[in-house]
Amino acid sequence: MSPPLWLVVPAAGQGRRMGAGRPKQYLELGGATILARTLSRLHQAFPQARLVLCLDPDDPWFRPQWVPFAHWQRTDGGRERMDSVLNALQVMAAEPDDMVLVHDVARPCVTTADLQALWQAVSVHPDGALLAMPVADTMKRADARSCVATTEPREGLWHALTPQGFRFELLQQALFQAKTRGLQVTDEASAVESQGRRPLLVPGRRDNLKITHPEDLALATAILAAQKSSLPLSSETSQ
Ligand SMILES: Nc1ccn([C@@H]2O[C@H](COP(=O)(O)OP(=O)(O)OP(=O)(O)O)[C@@H](O)[C@H]2O)c(=O)n1
Ligand SMILES: C[C@](O)(CO)[C@H](O)COP(=O)(O)O
Repeated sequence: MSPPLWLVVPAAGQGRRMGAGRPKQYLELGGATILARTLSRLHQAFPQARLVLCLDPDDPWFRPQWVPFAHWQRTDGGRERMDSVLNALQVMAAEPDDMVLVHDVARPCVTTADLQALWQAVSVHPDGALLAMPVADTMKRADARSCVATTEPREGLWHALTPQGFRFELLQQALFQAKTRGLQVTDEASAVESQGRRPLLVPGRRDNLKITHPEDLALATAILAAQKSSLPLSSETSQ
């Protein structure tokens, strides 16, 4: 029997860059909240998984009916994303070799095919894996006046996406030690890298957008519509 799969979804952010009247995960996207859409996508790919959802303890917006998983629990988010994920790892009754995928609530356009590709990579790569995409633009480094200081070679540069997946024990130790050393990591892979490990970059779709700024809402709406007509997706949430 294969070990259980755990999903951690950090959803305790405030959406400051979005600047809406509520955290962005509770904005509507095609008739459902972003949170409901993201959980629906994860459930389509991994219906048997166990979910840990990180929520702001004072969150008045969350509704349990948006969670399609049979096995799930909520935990309090922390000050930073890494604190929210660490809290989740602390409440999970996981075994050291169980696999954990961490996925931003703000990425509702992730596809089943990408989720399964990542899962397969995580299952065989000892240092874990993350969805990612090669940089496609010319890269500039700015000086203090926002003028171009240098043009950076883009060879070998990738955008880190989510999910990112690791063995439970590896991820927990890496995040805990990063926290203890005062490292501010913005993704799980950075914590694992700080242990001298090399997670695998799994090429993902470019439309796995992290909804961050107001204009991303229109982009995500268009992406979901395009995916609906081109991908074999079924039973999208209508909550
Ligand atoms: N203390 C925090 C901060 C962020 N997140 C989550 O981490 C993911 C990535 O964060 P980001 O896109 O930066 O979301 P926000 O923190 O909400 O946005 P902002 O930085 O604009 O406030 C999101 O799913 C967000 O809810 C979290 O669980 N706990
Ligand atoms: C984890 C992440 O989605 C990888 O791209 C990203 O780093 C999280 O967003 P933030 O804006 O750095 O919090």
